[in-house]
Amino acid sequence: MAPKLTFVTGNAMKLKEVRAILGEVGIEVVSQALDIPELQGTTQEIARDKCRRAADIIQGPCITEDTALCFDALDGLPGPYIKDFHTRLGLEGLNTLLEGFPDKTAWALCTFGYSAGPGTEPLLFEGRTKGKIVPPRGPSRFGWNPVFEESQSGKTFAEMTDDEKYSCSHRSRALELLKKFLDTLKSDA
Ligand SMILES: O=c1nc[nH]c2c1ncn2[C@H]1C[C@H](O)[C@@H](COP(=O)(O)OP(=O)(O)OP(=O)(O)O)O1
Ligand SMILES: [Mg+2]
Repeated sequence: MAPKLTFVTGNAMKLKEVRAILGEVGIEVVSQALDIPELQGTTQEIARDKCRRAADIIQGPCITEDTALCFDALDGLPGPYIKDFHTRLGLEGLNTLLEGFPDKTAWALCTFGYSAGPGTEPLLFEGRTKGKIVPPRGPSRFGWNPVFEESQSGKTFAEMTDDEKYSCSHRSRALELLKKFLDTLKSDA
């Protein structure tokens, strides 16, 4: 039977991307849609705290994920607060934030937390992708995808196929590290 792992997330698109990648290595990802309160602080503090709370709530092992979008001109902000910035300002507003700054470069940062269960310290796995903030291009299906132009391809995440995005995304890079770690758990079992 495939090993099961609970991904605590309220975000269906994250779940789809994580399922596709961990499914390849025979891990069945089930999910619980809980909106875990997210602390303010560094991306690592926020990720650890969310994962700890998720494990306390589900009373078992789990993974959580946090995505940050960091603007170089703003010393990494909005960073972990991107959800609020996007909700309130919209895609155009994310561009407006950088008006007056010649530097539009940014990086997407994904942080997975893994908790072995309540009372244990979560482990973190990070992945980064470089790009820049541009006026929206491509379908608006997932978050800030239309305004993040990935630097190697010159395409926004929204202009990419799922496979193209998996090949370069912050999330797939973090998932590679998580996958390696989960493999060591399987071989210990
Ligand atoms: O690859 C991505 N491409 C475009 N947008 C993305 C991506 N990944 C996350 N996003 C958006 C969703 C949310 O507006 C914010 C992260 O906030 P974040 O708290 O991590 O996500 P969430 O609250 O939607 O789900 P969760 O329940 O797992 O916390 O960036
Ligand atoms: Mg969230």
